[in-house]
Amino acid sequence: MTSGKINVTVENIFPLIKKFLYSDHEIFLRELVSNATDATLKLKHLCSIGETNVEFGNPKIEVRIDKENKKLHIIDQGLGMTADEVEKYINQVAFSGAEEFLEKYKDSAKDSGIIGHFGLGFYSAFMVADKVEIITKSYKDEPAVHWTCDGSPEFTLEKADKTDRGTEIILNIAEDSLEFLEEYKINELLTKYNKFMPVPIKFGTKTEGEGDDKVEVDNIINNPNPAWTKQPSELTDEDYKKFYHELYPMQFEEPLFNIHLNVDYPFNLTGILYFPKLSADLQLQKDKIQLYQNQVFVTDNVEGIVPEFLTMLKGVIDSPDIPLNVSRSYLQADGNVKKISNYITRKVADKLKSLFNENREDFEQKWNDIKMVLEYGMLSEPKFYEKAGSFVLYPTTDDKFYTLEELKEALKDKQTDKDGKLVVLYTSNKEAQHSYIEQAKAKGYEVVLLDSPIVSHLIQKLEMDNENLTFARVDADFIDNLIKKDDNTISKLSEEEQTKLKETLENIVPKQTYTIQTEALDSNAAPFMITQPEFMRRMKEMQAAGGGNMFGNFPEMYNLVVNTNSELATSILQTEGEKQTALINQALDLAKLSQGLLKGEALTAFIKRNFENIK
Ligand SMILES: Nc1ncnc2c1ncn2[C@@H]1O[C@H](COP(=O)(O)OP(=O)(O)OP(=O)(O)O)[C@@H](O)[C@H]1O
Repeated sequence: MTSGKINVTVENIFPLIKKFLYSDHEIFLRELVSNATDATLKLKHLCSIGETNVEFGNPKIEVRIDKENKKLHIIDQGLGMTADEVEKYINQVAFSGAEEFLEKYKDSAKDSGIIGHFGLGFYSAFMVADKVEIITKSYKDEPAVHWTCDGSPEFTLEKADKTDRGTEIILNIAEDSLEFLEEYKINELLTKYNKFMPVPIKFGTKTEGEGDDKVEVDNIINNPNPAWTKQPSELTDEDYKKFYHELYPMQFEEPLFNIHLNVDYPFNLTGILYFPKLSADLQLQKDKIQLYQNQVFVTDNVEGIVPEFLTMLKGVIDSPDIPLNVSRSYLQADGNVKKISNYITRKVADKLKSLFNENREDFEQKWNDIKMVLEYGMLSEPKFYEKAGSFVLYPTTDDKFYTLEELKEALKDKQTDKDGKLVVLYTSNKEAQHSYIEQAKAKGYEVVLLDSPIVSHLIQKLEMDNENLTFARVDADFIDNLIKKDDNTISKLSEEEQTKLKETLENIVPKQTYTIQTEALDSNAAPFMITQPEFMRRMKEMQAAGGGNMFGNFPEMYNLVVNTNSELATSILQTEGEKQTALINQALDLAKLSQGLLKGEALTAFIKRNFENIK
């Protein structure tokens, strides 16, 4: 037996490690299972290149709880270590690695979410154990050894009688970490971090079969060959769906479609992204994209790696090239990471384009579920915006779907105004703006349905980038004003009568909310109509959807368009006093009702009054 002192300058790094990584101390298991996996894969490699003649077989990793003795065992059948290698890799490499890591990242540790996930390797065992043992036998013909260390830099190394190849790590679990002797806890950790690791991991046994055929078999907790490690050509639609549910066992919805990522230059990255049906409440989307490094789960916080607009997607990304033991701000500035993010953006755009080209009808059907992600992408990623023109759709209220170019083409004859501007009429709510939509349709115009919360930002951008294109919501003004043509309608009322009408109305209609706008419209168009100017409403919406407060707080202001050619206009002029006031108030209430503005007390009074009238 030999004993010695590990050569570290930090006198006792274990308390430090423990404190430093306290919140994340459960990662020890992932680190140890990763080491076991590495040892197994290294041996596989040596066998495959003919470096050794040992039988590789079907090695697995076993995690075993010994509750009685308060021990947790992690056993592998990998390449093992000789006494010299323990000396070198454990006493020197791992220790100095841990020390170096601590020195380097002590200060940046606070602001990072990812830090602590990788880099401490073997020594993370001391976060939960007060004594760690290694019993290991190398694949080389050398005796097994038993290393023990109790958390001080002192260790012992003696011969062991282990005869089979591989390494057994024994953690003598500390009193404050006894939860790691609970089966449910270990099961939870293995499922979280090791579910897709490349070597089978056994945790206990389970019964399979029925009746007399019942057999005890190993309980393998992982799928060593997850879908993303395969070639797209090997996978069917069903396989992709199956994997989705494997990834999110609590998710019962089917994904809409998937994007298989596969790149090996200039960085390595594989993965599968899924477009989910977005639930209206985005807060409820708790299944997130998971980041793996060589099939080891790292985090489901992919901010910085995946462009923000795609964080609403689901799936996995696996890349050995994402630096993990660095702070988040560094990650965002890292050139490789930016490349990865750009690659993902491009790949998603290409996939959307091919889905659109291959089966447009299907794409149109899915539009409602994906539009939010795409519209957000157009606003936030210039690279995505460039490509989006060929597949982003503008549905009409009659369920036609146009791309922007198609839309321009379809509308140009009827909806170009006298100044040569193409006016796209849109609605944000088919039901609420029904009467306005009908008026537009009566003119032979098409109305586009744009109902996402960020739509005002989007159309603002489209207007900026497309000369002579303007968007107007159907209720922004009366229809002839939205698309101004040269033809003049003649007013039945004289100038004088019009002025009088306006004055009368201004005396009764609340000024702070409504600006009276008299217009000579078609005699059977609505006599009173409430509109809200496009610019004002859009700025308000942009503010609400996030975009600063640069215009101050807008009050609720509307226009009251009064049709001077309507019979009601004449009636108002011909009556006086109470009767006139009643007429105006009734008409105003109807206009408010049609715009969804009649609420609360005013609505109650309106209903009561009208019941009285029909008695
Ligand atoms: N189960 C094992 N079988 C064989 N060798 C092992 C095993 N566990 C650890 N080692 C050796 O000990 C070394 C140090 O392990 P440690 O986990 O500290 O660092 P690492 O795995 O090299 O890197 P990382 O810090 O990313 O985990 C490994 O590189 C490996 O050579």
